[in-house]
Amino acid sequence: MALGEPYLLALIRHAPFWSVLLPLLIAPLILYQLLVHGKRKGKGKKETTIIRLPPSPQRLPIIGHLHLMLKEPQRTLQRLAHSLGPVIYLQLGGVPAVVVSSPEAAREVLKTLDVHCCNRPSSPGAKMLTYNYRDIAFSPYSERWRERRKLFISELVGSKRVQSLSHALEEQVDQLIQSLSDQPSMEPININEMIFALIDGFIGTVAFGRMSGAKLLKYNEFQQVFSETLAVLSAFSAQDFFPELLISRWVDKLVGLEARYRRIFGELDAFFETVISQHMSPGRVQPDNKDNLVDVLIGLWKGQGKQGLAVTKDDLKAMIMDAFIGGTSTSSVTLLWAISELIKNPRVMSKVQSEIRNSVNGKPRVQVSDTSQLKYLRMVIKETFRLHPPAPFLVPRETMEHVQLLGYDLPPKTRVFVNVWAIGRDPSCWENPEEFYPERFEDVDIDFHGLDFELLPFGAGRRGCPAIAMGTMNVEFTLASLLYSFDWKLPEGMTSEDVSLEGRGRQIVTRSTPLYLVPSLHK
Ligand code: HEM
Repeated sequence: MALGEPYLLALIRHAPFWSVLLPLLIAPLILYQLLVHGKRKGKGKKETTIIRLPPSPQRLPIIGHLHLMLKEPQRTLQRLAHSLGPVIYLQLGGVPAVVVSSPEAAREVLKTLDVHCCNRPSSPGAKMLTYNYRDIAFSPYSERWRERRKLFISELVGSKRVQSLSHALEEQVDQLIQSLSDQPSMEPININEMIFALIDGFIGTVAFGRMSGAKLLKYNEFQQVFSETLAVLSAFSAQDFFPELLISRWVDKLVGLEARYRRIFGELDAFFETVISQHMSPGRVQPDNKDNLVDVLIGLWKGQGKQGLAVTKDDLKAMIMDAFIGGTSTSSVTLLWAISELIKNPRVMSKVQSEIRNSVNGKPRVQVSDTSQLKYLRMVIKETFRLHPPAPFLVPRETMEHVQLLGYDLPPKTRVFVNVWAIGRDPSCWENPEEFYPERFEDVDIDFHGLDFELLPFGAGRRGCPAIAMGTMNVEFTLASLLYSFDWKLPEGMTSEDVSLEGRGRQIVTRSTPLYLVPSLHK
């Protein structure tokens, strides 16, 4: 956005979606503002309730602060927190929201007030793609969510289960190392694609038993559906931000968003149907890990499960979707950021490779069990999570009742964003916060399991990631293996300054450009 450019103009220039939409929206929205907000204000006066909202930046008519969420909102809101403080109030269209940007405020939201703000806001896109919130990540806080989350942990991602699945990951990484070793030397490789295929293969094996999403559909088709799913889940929907406005449904229809939801839902559903029917086929060859998620869920669906857990076919599909969307993008994005930082920091690259090579010395490959010895590697991963948490705002929460946060009032149904990206770069917690310096973890006992509010890549509290053990294993083991077996260089003519660390994406932030590197087998 050019300096001094009026926000509304910048908005139109940067977002063609709005430029088409704005004229259509303006008239009814003004009416909306006048009628709905006018009514609310009137009501407030009669009830004479005085509430103390957190400080708020200047808002625009009608859209309020929506423009702040357009490009790298984590950065914009970090800057605002410097002047307004760690709790900021935003009006996102018709939706009240707060953004918290300090460890203390995050602790309040995710620990002290956790039980009062662990709902997820409703969203028509998420509703359709999760079979009416039958998944875990987007489901409202409820008894059914609790049951499903328990099942997900016990059957798919709990620590015991993860240990028993380590062979599946070792197998995937072995295949990758083999295929990289067979490549003609000095050929640059698209690291984004390589890592995505690897993690997809692993999550696919865990969930389906030796079938990856990419193998079930044609690889490109699967990647397409997958990235489109993430894209629509992060898209700006009028219904998300103007839920009380009847016309917002029509706006989403008009701009083609509803049709996109339906098309992607159709493709995902067809994919899940294929998976389920392959698992139920009488002539199917049993995979090694017979108790993969789909087999377990099919058992529960067919009534052979544990008492009290009624699972429908739609529950089953929604949970597979969580495993794919939640598991694949986060783990692969973290690996990609870690490799990008290491290529930019040759000192750290050489130190971490020496650690791995000295520790694993002599073995043809790293094994999952080796990673517990790799202290510096773990610091590298912590440092990657600090600077590049895959979900810079976690998954948005919603207050279920009136709460008080650090002396401010938050009405019910206020959307709560935790800017963990800003917390990871807060100079009051971290020295030289912009520097990639894993040694900072040598003397401080800070971890990412949701107890230290300075470092929250997996969130915390009731809605915290249930798959920390699996996510950590994916990242630690894959990174250790790639660094043990290969040396990595930039393509001819590129220097480390050319490696961009710019991110893109609203819910999951990945590199804005693909990373190409040349591997050479380490003898
Ligand atoms: C590096 C890896 C990963 C990272 C950084 C990560 C991060 C996150 C974050 C930030 C949240 C939201 C937490 C909150 O709102 O407080 C989350 C939730 C979730 N994650 Fe992960 N995740 C990872 C791996 C995985 C994997 C491998 C799976 C499944 C196979 C998974 C499944 C889920 C689910 C189901 C939720 C929703 C929890 C709920 O709402 O109750 N994640 N994750």
